[in-house]
Amino acid sequence: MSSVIPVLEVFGPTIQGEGAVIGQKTMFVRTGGCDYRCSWCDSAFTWDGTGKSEALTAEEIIERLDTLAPASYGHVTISGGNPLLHKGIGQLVNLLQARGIQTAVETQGTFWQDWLKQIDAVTISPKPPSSGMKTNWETLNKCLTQLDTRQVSLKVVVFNKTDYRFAKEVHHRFPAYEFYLQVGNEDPTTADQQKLMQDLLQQYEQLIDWTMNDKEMNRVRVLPQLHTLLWGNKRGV
Ligand SMILES: C[S@@+](CC[C@H](N)C(=O)[O-])C[C@H]1O[C@@H](n2cnc3c(N)ncnc32)[C@H](O)[C@@H]1O
Ligand SMILES: Nc1nc2[nH]cc(C(=O)O)c2c(=O)[nH]1
Ligand code: SF4
Ligand SMILES: [Mg+2]
Repeated sequence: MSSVIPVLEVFGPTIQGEGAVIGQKTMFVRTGGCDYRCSWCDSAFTWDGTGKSEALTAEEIIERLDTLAPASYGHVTISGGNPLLHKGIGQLVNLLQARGIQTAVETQGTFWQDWLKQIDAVTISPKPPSSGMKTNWETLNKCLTQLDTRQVSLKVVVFNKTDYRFAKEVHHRFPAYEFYLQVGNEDPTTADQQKLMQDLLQQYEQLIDWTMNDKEMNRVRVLPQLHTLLWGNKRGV
């Protein structure tokens, strides 16, 4: 008997809009609950009470995925909230892998679950000062060292110069991992998509400038949130 997982949304197929597998055709499973409260969280409905989660078994999640994309997906991204709060995701991962479906996870790396070892692409995203959260380096290190360096990438969202300095610290503490800088979306609720796109592109250029002129950041990638540029703050894309 499968245990249940609190699920906020199941959607796709869409493209992965962020990080190491940007552009990958994927389905998304977004779990409920987070141990952080980032000031600018674009998925606050997973933890602030405004979204309603459903308790689903791994089999029920697969049914949803199959209904959305009958025989037309080969990759599933599990995000949240923090998926590492849920032991039961292990069953979902087993079922997906038995069908030859690749998996990815988005997390801030504040907990550990054994199923994380089975994930093809783990994105760990420590939070910069603008989020109001504080990174426990020991916990982050514990999470990273249990994984294969080729399986993991680090991604830091940047809103300002202080965040950029934090991103550098993360990269320098963990130089063996692929490192991504991501543009922060300062207005994750606006419906003015034109203005949002303009602002995000401007911030992207700024982040590129900082990085290009920085001798200590030669092995990094700078990315926007591609889905936000395409679809703004729309949910389920
Ligand atoms: C909503 S979080 C869920 C997974 C996990 N809790 C985490 O933060 O890594 C997914 C990704 O979106 C990023 N994110 C959240 N709000 C954002 C914003 N306003 N602008 C840019 N990226 C954001 C997070 O940093 C994380 O990399
Ligand atoms: N297209 C798309 N790409 C994403 N990459 C990370 C996302 C997330 O919210 O975790 C996300 C998302 O919500 N949509
Ligand atoms: S850790 Fe992720 S889901 Fe949690 S509040 Fe921060 S951005 Fe949102
Ligand atoms: Mg998102």
